[in-house]
Amino acid sequence: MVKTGIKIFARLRPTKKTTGVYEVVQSQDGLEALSFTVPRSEAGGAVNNRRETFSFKFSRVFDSNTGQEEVFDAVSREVIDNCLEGYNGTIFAYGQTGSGKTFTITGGVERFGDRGLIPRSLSYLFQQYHKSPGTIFTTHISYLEIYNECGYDLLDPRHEMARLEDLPKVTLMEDRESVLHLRNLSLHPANNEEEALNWLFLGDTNRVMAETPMNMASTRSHCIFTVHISAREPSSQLIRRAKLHLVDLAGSERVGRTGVEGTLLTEAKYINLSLHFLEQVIVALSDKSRSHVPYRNSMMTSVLRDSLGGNCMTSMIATCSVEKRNIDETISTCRFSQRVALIKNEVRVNEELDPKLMVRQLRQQVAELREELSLATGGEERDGDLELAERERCERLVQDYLQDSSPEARLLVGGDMRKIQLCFSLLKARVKSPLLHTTPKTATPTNQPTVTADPRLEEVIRQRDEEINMLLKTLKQERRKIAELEARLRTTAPEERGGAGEEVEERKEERVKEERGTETTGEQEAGERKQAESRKAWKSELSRARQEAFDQFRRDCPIMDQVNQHKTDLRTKYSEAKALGEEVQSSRTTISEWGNLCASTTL
Ligand SMILES: Nc1ncnc2c1ncn2[C@@H]1O[C@H](COP(=O)(O)OP(=O)(O)OP(=O)(O)O)[C@@H](O)[C@H]1O
Repeated sequence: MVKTGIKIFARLRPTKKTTGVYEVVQSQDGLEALSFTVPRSEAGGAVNNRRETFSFKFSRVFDSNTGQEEVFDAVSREVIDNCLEGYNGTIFAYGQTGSGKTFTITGGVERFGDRGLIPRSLSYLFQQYHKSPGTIFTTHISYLEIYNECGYDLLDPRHEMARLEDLPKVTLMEDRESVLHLRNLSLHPANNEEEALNWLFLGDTNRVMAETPMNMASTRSHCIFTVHISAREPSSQLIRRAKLHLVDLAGSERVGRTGVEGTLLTEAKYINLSLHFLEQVIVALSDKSRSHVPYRNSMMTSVLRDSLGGNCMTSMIATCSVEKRNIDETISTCRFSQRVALIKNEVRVNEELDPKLMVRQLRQQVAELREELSLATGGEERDGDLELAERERCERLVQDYLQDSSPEARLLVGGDMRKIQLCFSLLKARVKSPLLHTTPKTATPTNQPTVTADPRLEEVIRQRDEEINMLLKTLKQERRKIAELEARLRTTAPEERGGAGEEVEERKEERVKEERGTETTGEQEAGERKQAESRKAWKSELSRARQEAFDQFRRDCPIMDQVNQHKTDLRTKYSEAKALGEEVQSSRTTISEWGNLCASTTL
């Protein structure tokens, strides 16, 4: 950051009228002094302490015969050169109405040579661009008018059709970093000098002008023509930006003296008020002990905040009328410029990384790295989601790894970050939820699988646990009852036990006999009866709870239908076997009868 003062210049307007006494002297410090001699007024009385000579120092004083080109060379060239280096620049003209501000900034319309600082600056700017063909320059133009403390966009195409009051007003907005933004102020690209001049011409035709007693075509507003410049070297990510403000302030005028009224009076009041605020800002800036600078008092000082005490190389041209009747006003203008000269601006290059270029370069870098990676992995695709098979393989690998208790166990999934991430996720899921030993295989196919405990599953598990506990309790009770029964059986008389044992044996024998079909029907019936009785006895031995458990088991048993079917089949088969047995028996009887008959016949 460099501290630099505001350069001040004075320009004397040519006149044919009687001039006051003034002279321009070259001073030793390289500056030029403009001195006015004002004779003491007789009206001041016998004792009159008023000074007679007023001297003001300027970087340069342009005499009334100084041409536009010379002024441009002395004032603008340096500022524009700095803009091309990335420093903001401002040139503003200040002076009373009709003193030549508009002539200096915009120029006269009669001759080409009368072109002012703006067209000459645009011309110079594009010439400089051509001198650096390697650098990429962009230029945008905006043109702001501040009329009666309201901002208007002079490049708004609706200017021709609508009344000024109906046009959208340019408003000030400050962001969090206290950077000022102008809403409703359009920015137009200019690819060459001609386009830029067209914007200037359009803006100038839209300016508010009026005839005043002091100037036949007085500009009634403050106008700020801004050239936004950006420059970038092709191989660099850095972009240099600069704003060049060329400011034509409305003329200060003494209302009483000029005798204006109506609209002109209102305009004059606004102009004087805003110039007064400008003066306040200048005074505050030139007073080192002042911490607050009242920029916000007017729109003009807000917009020119950077140009006055901020990040800007600023030059001021004090336009002076040396006509005798205007000397007082001119002295006041010169006084103002002396205070301006005390201001120190802190300038720095506006350089930043071009965000668009950065994005483009980063994208290119990513593409290159992808290609490199693809080469390194033999073309293996590592974008997008993992295939289900790949996910399942990772799950298996994690499973094997966890089950392998050897210290040499390794989890090797290759260099694919997606697989590595998935394995980490699976391991994390295991650590977080040891109950859920399996990860959902139908999880959403993303690189970051979410393995979370399903609350429904947990609820089912909890219910099952409760059921198991209840069943265990019931089982224990039943076991206890069976043990009691057995104990009771052991204590019963041995003959009783023997009877029972004989019965069982008998049942077994009967069943064998039945199967063999060798018993008679009466015996079978007796056997069945016995069986039924013994089953009854056996059943009665079972406790009711045991019976219930058994019934429950039968009900819940998934193969109960099959068992019942088998039972039915068995019964059918048993009946068939029985019928066959009877048939065999009758055949035997017949055979034995036939045998007997044969024997008796033979005998
Ligand atoms: N240096 C100059 N050489 C020739 N003519 C000039 C010069 N300065 C001013 N004039 C002429 O003086 C007249 C008033 O000048 P200009 O309009 O520039 O004054 P101004 O300060 O802008 O006034 P206002 O504040 O009212 O807009 C114009 O006709 C202009 O051509």
